[in-house]
Amino acid sequence: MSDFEIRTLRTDEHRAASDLFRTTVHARPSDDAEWERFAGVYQAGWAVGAFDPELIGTARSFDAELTVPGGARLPTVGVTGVGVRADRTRRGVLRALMTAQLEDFKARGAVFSNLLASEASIYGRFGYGLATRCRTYSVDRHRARLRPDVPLDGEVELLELERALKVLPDVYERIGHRPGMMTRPEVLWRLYGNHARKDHPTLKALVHHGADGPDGYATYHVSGQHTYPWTKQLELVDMFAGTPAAFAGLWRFLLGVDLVDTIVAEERAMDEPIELLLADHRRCTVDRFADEHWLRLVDVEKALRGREYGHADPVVVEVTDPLLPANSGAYRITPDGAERTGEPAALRLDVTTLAMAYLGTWRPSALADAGRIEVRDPAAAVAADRLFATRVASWCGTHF
Ligand SMILES: CC(=O)SCCNC(=O)CCNC(=O)[C@H](O)C(C)(C)COP(=O)(O)OP(=O)(O)OC[C@H]1O[C@@H](n2cnc3c(N)ncnc32)[C@H](O)[C@@H]1OP(=O)(O)O
Repeated sequence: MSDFEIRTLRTDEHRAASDLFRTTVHARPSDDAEWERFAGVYQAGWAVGAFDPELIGTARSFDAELTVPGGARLPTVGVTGVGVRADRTRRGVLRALMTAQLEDFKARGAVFSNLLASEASIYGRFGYGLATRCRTYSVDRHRARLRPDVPLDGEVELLELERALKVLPDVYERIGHRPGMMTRPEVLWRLYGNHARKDHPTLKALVHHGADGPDGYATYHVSGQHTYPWTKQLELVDMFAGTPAAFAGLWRFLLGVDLVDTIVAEERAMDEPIELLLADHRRCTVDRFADEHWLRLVDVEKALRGREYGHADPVVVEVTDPLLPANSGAYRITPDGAERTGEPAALRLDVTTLAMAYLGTWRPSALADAGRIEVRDPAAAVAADRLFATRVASWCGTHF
């Protein structure tokens, strides 16, 4: 029996929760001025705490929508600020917080929850699967040139930070969202503004204006030596382009920023076509690949019904979900959609593995090869690869 209780935090407990979380990630508690700015990133009624009777663990969350393959936007809950006091770890506090959260999310009608993990070994046991990946790359600004046939259309406007914070939410909402992207509620833009003001006060924003209005943006800051020899690095913080011309236009501008040697683009979509823009693709080097968002299917039936599928023979999959047992069962997936079924399953997998396949990031065959899917009919694994495949790589691009 647990010797702590889990409950939703009152607004006047948010600061203590924030301080506890910061301590668990080895940061100092916020001072009064920081808290005044940071208080607004807590959405009332969406943070939980564990008490024994002191606050010993916490997690916060907010509601948003996630774009799934096919373009539908379904309700998701972003989870962050998870921490357990160092002298109370490894006795089930996180498990209790996660369990309470998932039940709450389900009751609120969420189809998913998603998070960025501090450590890859934590969240799989709670049904979160690594659902999007990303790559960080660097471009040698002095030697990189755009190919002459790269699309040229529209104009780029340069904005300072405060103006950008007013303009970017609308631009972000306007551009087409690829699978894995999420809407950014006000709490996320507040967080974005807080980080920018604190860590990158010289942040600049570029908005690309195409024939139909704003269709992309980028934010960046430049760091490095302020005197000769000006070894400077431009760090791309955020960039979304709704059209190929917007993508090319933003990069044309970035490659023209003076006093910059290297442009570093962190945690970008795996298929972002930067190399294809360059006359010499070796001017772009990949620094690393990393995991991005972890996805939890809170309502498996709605999640499976909500996305589109590729062309292949129907496949019946059996899903197991010990934490939310109502999700367990067999689902028939066809090019026209998905539904529960009583038919025998050709593939068996847990809800974590389903999350890894759901956005198309991992092929079911590869998951089967790694022992994560039990295959009763080998043809079904090949069919599932086609059903779950996506036209573009899924990617979120939002930090919280
Ligand atoms: C979305 C985000 O906010 S990411 C930020 C996460 N927070 C941090 O990294 C801050 C530092 N770490 C912590 O605060 C804590 O160690 C936490 C939150 C990661 C874990 O809290 P705990 O209360 O110790 O976890 P709990 O005791 O419930 O463990 C549940 C299970 O996860 C495992 N586990 C917990 N933490 C870790 C870890 N860091 N690495 C690997 N396994 C872990 C436990 O061994 C246990 O395994 P079991 O299911 O096989 O029994």
